[in-house]
Amino acid sequence: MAAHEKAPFTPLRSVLYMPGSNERALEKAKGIACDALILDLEDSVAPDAKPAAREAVAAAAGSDDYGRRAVTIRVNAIGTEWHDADLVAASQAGPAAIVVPKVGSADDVAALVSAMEKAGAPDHTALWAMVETPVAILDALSIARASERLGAFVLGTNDLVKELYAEHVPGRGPILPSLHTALLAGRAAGIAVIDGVYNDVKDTEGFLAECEQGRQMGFDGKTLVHPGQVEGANAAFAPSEQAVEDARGLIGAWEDGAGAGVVTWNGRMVENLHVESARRTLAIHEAVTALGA
Ligand SMILES: CC(C)(COP(=O)(O)OP(=O)(O)OC[C@H]1O[C@@H](n2cnc3c(N)ncnc32)[C@H](O)[C@@H]1OP(=O)(O)O)[C@@H](O)C(=O)NCCC(=O)NCCSC(=O)C[C@H](O)C(=O)O
Ligand SMILES: [Mg+2]
Repeated sequence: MAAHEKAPFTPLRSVLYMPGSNERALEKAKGIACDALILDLEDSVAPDAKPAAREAVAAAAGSDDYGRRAVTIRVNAIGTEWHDADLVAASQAGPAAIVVPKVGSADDVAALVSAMEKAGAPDHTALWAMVETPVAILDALSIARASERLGAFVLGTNDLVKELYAEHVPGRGPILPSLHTALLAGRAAGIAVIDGVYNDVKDTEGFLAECEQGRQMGFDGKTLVHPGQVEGANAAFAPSEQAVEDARGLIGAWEDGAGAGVVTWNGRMVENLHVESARRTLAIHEAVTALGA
């Protein structure tokens, strides 16, 4: 199966951005226990530094230096002066995914996939679309369904807050409808959906609260801006020991019921759909355990 096909339980708990122009960060990332890296060519790289950063991230993505981490490249947005060269370099490097900011329509996805294929992107290179504008939220379902090569939605909550004239507040009330819409579309299309970043790298309490909220909402993981956020995201987006124990107990009770349509476990009603959720929990637990992180 090509990697851009929907692999159900590939852990994407912690997805760390780093500026493609920051050599120190590119080196340091080889030892960071995140599930994926986004080597950035967009907002975190100054215009003068973009050509050199493009070469550096292509070399990094084409190397074997990052072990089990999924290495992705974020190119500059469609219509910018850097986009075409970024997309060609990223396609030829063959990362796990090419992350494209400010995708606005299904036509954008089709054009991106066509350009990736023309530039020689291998089958294992997925497209990850950033959902971070009002039009992307409003067209989320058609974007999510636009191509088999689309592997994930990545929420861009900084741009979303900016475009909505909203504010960053604890609990994220102003953008919850947008987050839910992106999640609904992503789940309908069977792709991964990764939450936005938490900007205050010193506020551990606020960060962990946002991870907890993201997991409860259904996100697969969270994008991060600092290595200090990796451990918290890995813990928050993996099933807890209690969740694993509960899943095993529930499945055991179901199997003991030997074909009954409904059983009880710990005083709770259990039907087939609860068993499916419990099996998903165990599959994620096994995938995370296999990573050893
Ligand atoms: C936010 C930062 C600028 C802070 O950097 P700094 O002050 O250097 O942090 P520290 O001194 O605490 O760093 C400690 C060491 O860790 C390394 N480091 C820091 N950040 C990273 C990183 N992201 N990846 C790898 N390594 C990192 C430092 O080099 C230090 O190493 P050492 O010298 O050995 O001690 C910085 O964290 C940063 O640049 N973060 C990423 C910024 C970024 O990529 N932004 C773009 C995406 S965010 C976004 O906008 C998403 C979306 O589009 C939206 O709209 O929301
Ligand atoms: Mg953005």
